[in-house]
Amino acid sequence: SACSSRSLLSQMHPMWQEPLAVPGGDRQSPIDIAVPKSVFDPQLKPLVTRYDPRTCQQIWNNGYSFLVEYDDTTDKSTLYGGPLEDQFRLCQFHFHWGENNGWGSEHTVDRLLYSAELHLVHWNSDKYTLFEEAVMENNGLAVIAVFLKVGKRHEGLQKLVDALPAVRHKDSVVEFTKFDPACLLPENMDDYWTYSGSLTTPPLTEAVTWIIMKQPIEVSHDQLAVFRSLLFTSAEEDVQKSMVNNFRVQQPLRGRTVRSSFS
Ligand SMILES: NS(=O)(=O)c1ccc(C(=O)NCc2cccc(O)c2)cc1
Ligand SMILES: [Zn+2]
Repeated sequence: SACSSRSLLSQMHPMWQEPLAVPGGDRQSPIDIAVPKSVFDPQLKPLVTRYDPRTCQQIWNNGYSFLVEYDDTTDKSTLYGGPLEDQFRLCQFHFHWGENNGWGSEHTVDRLLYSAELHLVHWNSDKYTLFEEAVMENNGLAVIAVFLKVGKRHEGLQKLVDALPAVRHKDSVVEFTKFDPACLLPENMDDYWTYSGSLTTPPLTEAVTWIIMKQPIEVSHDQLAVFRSLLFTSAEEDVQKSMVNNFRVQQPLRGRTVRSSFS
């Protein structure tokens, strides 16, 4: 799908060696969501997600996370509403997690760390024709973030967990179809925070309207342990490195306001 350009990503240094500074970086992500400072905005609309499981294509280990990629050549899996003025097309989802259940999320809520964080990545298909274009534009992207906490087993996630051993190494790809990402959304889709930010991995472009769901989803310890069995390294490399702690450090708010859809 258009949203995963292999060449660009694989040529980058491991993102965890933070780039020194981002040109004019005053809207970088992730951030801490200081709930008492967030501003209720009654004009925020309900989020509308319409995902077609038939657009699910493959899982790819890109050496930073594993991406579940969707066919984004038509408007079959879309997001609109919430803070968004246009319609956005789902291109992929991926996760960030820690080496243990104590940390792993990129965003925090009043400094509370979750064990992992899901990102559903969409681009503005009303304004642009390709992900590559949208990612260079202010608010060309919309990412829904869902926190993961360890608790009961997530039945919908298991199909994905079972496919992960097939993409253990960087640059491996496996066909993966008929997966409905809606099963990973929390029951409560009314309560979210939203702010203007960036990609959390290089090139860190400031193109993202972030939509952070208040209610986490629960996954089991064992399901999360399978995420940690993935590797940053390709099959050829002689030193294998576990894919863990693939989150970015928190960034300054620089005067931005985080709005909430709930009071
Ligand atoms: N963690 S995140 O959701 O902020 C995120 C989402 C998408 C991407 C991404 O697609 N990176 C690849 C990329 C970036 C810019 C231009 C491209 O052609 C590809 C990176 C981070
Ligand atoms: Zn992400």
